[in-house]
Amino acid sequence: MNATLNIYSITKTFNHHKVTANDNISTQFLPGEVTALTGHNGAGKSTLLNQIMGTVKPNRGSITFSGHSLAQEPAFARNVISMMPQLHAPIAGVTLRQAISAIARIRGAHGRALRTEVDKILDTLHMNEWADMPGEKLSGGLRRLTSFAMTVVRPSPILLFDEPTNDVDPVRRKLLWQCLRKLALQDHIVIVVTHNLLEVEQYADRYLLMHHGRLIKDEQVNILSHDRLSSAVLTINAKHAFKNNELPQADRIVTSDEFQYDLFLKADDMTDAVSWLAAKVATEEIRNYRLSPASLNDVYGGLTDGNKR
Ligand SMILES: Nc1ncnc2c1ncn2[C@@H]1O[C@H](COP(=O)(O)OP(=O)(O)OP(=O)(O)O)[C@@H](O)[C@H]1O
Repeated sequence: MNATLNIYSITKTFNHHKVTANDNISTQFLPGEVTALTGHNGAGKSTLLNQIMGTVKPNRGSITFSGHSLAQEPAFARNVISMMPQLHAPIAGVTLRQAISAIARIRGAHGRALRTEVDKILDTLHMNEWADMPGEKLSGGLRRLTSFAMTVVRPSPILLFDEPTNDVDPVRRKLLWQCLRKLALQDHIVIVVTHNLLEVEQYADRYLLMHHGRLIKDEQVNILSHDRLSSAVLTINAKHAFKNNELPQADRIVTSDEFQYDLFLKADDMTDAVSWLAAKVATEEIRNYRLSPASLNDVYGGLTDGNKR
């Protein structure tokens, strides 16, 4: 059983304290758990990963694993953590197989074991057909997958991924998340930065939501799913304007365009809203509509909107 990764009250500022990238964050990451780290651009997610990795030092607070401080013991941090950065790994001039093999070798694999491990990860991600193609000829998605494979070959106890599914096709996205689940089942700590909430709901155990450097949610994913599925957004394109009191009861109504309304519905509002909609469709007062489950922003309405602090 691996140890827990403990984050205690870390703060990181940049530009002479003008930017607070992480603001007094405390949490724990457990082995066996896939944790998604979410939040808008600039919320502080990468800074948190970089601090766990030990490449960015906190101004205050501590990050410990197995009794060691990751900020103060960078050599220890390098041994126990692998990170897939947001940018592609530099693999020009080497093939995909060579890039993954080089990392496996650094992590102690050699001979037949090395080949077996590299073949296994190529199989897992269905990447065999590109294995011997030079890095500079790979598509963006394949480069991202190569970077992913380099992170998980001979996996460290702590695995950090910064937006691993960007540019990746739907089939391989699924393979990638399945791979993360397998690593969690083998007791690794798995932390994934992502903007894809549907994937979070489908594949992660827990999610953290960051906003302006602060951790504003730290919950099991089933709570998020419940909250999300019990709210909905009804978007209407009408043929004429409606006053608010002519629209059905909603938690919030946003008029985004001429004759377009977004109604943020709670579970109790839905039946009336759907009946109202059916009546207005019948009288042809509505051109088009969409009813969809709420997004993270909708569920926690306003928490992560705009630049509010
Ligand atoms: N090295 C740095 N020097 C100055 N400011 C920085 C530095 N790194 C990050 N920041 C700032 O800290 C804040 C948090 O950035 P960070 O990259 O952690 O956000 P993020 O949530 O990962 O964003 P994204 O989703 O866009 O990748 C931003 O305001 C960013 O401009």
